[in-house]
Amino acid sequence: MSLPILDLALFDSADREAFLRDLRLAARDYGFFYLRGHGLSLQYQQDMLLLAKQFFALSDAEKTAVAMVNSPHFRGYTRLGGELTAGRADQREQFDIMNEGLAALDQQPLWRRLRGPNQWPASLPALKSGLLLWQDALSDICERLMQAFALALGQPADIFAPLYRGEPFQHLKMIRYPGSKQAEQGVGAHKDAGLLTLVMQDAQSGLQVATAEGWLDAPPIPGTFVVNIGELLELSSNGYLRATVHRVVSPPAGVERLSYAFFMGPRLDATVPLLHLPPALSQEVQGSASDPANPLFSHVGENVLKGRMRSHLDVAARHYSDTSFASQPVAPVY
Ligand SMILES: O=C(O)CCC(=O)C(=O)O
Ligand SMILES: [Fe+2]
Repeated sequence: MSLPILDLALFDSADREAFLRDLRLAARDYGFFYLRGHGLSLQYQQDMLLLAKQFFALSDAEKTAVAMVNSPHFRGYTRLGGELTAGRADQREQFDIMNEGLAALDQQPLWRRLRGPNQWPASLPALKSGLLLWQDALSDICERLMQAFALALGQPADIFAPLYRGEPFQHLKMIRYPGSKQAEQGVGAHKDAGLLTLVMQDAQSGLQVATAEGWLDAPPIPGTFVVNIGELLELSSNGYLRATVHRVVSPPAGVERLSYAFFMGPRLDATVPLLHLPPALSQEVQGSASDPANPLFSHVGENVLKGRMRSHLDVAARHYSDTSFASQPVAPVY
């Protein structure tokens, strides 16, 4: 068993219908697939991995100078063990950016504090332009995929456009998993919260996807991205498109693994639509239907903020202790 491989170039070809069917089945059965034909060259992907390597090779002092704990907007560097998934420390170091912007003057509702500038290391000037261009390129791929998902579910192509038009919520994470003697939690089992995630991995395996038969490896395939569905797209499609639990197991001692995860979420002020699927599709949905009153549909910004606070307790303590959000329940364990 392995994850399906889809070719996005077919979306703009005479084979569009076959592509949409395969996309629908991959998202329904696995919630995960490899994507090729996305228009970004293997060379470009490798250059981006090299940039990640250069960043993580900076000294502790250089990385600490852009530590996330400095940023009320949850941007910057998180050292090994500094992030939690389901209450447990992940064995990875990472650098997060989101939409480059200015801090909002009006900080109510509270999630507006998520908006603001990224932090950039002075000693690696190529990082800023490199990551911002990459973030936009990945965002464009996600927008095309959102149109494809809309059509695959019998909806108008632009039904999701209000979620990303103008400025979708972009979150790019550059990650390094160091090797370890015993298999450790690189990142603990979780679902991604937003709409879509694109993962690019170097040559090292470690990503695993939950299936009814147990954990399925998603080893690197050069030139591809691994795409997975987030919880909001699952809710919006009434459970048809699946948000699947996944994790990363640390590489063996002496080996590191580099990856990029790009999370595309809706605009923070968006309301997510609950789709009415054609009868043939809605019959296939198992489990309970989405409740249109679920606050996840309408409180996008608030939920992103809560998720960030659960993962980064130090940022929450330094920048949000004055708020009603300060004490959050621990995330569910999958
Ligand atoms: O590094 C990876 O391959 C995936 C990371 C991931 O699932 C996440 O950060 O949400
Ligand atoms: Fe993830």
